[in-house]
Amino acid sequence: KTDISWWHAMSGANAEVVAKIAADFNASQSDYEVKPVFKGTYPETLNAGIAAFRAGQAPDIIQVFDVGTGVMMGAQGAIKPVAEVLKEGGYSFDKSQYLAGIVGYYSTPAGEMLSFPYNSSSPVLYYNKDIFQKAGLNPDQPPKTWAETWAAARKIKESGAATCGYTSTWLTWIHTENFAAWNNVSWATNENGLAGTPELKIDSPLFVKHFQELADLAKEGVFVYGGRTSEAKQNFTSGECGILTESSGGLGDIVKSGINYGIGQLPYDETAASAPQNTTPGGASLWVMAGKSDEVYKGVAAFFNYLSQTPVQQYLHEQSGYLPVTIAAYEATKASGFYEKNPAREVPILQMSGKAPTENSKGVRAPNLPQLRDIQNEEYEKMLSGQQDAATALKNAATRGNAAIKDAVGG
Ligand SMILES: O=P(O)(O)OC[C@H](O)CO
Repeated sequence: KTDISWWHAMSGANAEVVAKIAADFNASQSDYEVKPVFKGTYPETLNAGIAAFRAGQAPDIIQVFDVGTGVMMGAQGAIKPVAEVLKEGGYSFDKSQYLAGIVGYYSTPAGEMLSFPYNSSSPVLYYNKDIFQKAGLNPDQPPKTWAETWAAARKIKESGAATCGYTSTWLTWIHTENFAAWNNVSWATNENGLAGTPELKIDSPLFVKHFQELADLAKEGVFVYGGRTSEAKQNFTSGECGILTESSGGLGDIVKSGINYGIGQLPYDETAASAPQNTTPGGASLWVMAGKSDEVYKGVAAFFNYLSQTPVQQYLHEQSGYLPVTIAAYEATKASGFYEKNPAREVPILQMSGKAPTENSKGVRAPNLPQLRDIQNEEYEKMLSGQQDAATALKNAATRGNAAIKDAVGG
């Protein structure tokens, strides 16, 4: 048997999905053995992959989060395009079979798919129905706008229904990148970097308003900060916070926690003229590293072909909350009556693909996006701890980010 190593960043319920998919693939044939290895959070996994590549010890497959896409695209010679791997493996690869917004994000401008969209997500609002009930809020009506969310969060805290009204994972992905897309405001010039080198616009008035609202809520103790990636999920599953904004892919752990939860769409800012627009795909994709044997590539092709099968996609979608990446799997999920029984589970797909994207909502791209997020996180954390206001935090994040982009492109 040929071993295929797969480095990933999935923990909790999503790690169980990885283990099951790999085990099922391994049992379905006798030539290849996919071996998943957990490498930490998304940023940690990407850093581990870069270090391993430099040492000549890269894995065969590595899971890289959405914002690492620009880094991987720039790593010429380090990766082998997925479209090529599939074709050489003898699989007829047809891009039109995948959801357009997702496949577009992981393709070159010329349309070649570079990585396999294993887990695509969209941020949603989860709320604790028992806490809503206790606070005198309607447990069947999640807040739709940020203003409604803040009001509900304050009521939760003031009524004593919970010690924390609201928390959120990923202030970068949800409150910055998706905030821009969903409210149809610019994150950066050049179509958010997809059409050329971006200049960040995240210090414009709508961002300042939104982040000042978050800073005020933090000061009141209504908003509790969990951390830079998915940490805040625990503040919600533990019952500490009544409302959480988090990836649709956070669903597995929320289900496992046993809390009485509901799902609403990502809130939008009611003052933004054309909101809600559309969200952009988050999550991660699988990259194939260069310089491996033909046998390994054949195995990777067989594995990715397996991953695109409708029953596998349906399992992944229903179990984890990540989106089905093929049109066939989405149609099969609809036809099975799954969304009729669980209407909220279609929310992430509808909000991602409900409207044709504008130049503000196709996604974001920069050669050093993980670094830009680190800079944003530093400034946001200083703001949340009361050391600076939102206008200063965003001005600093934009200025420092733009300098880092210049460095990265060698300007
Ligand atoms: O939690 P995930 O896997 O949906 O990922 C969220 C963000 O897109 C990561 O950058």
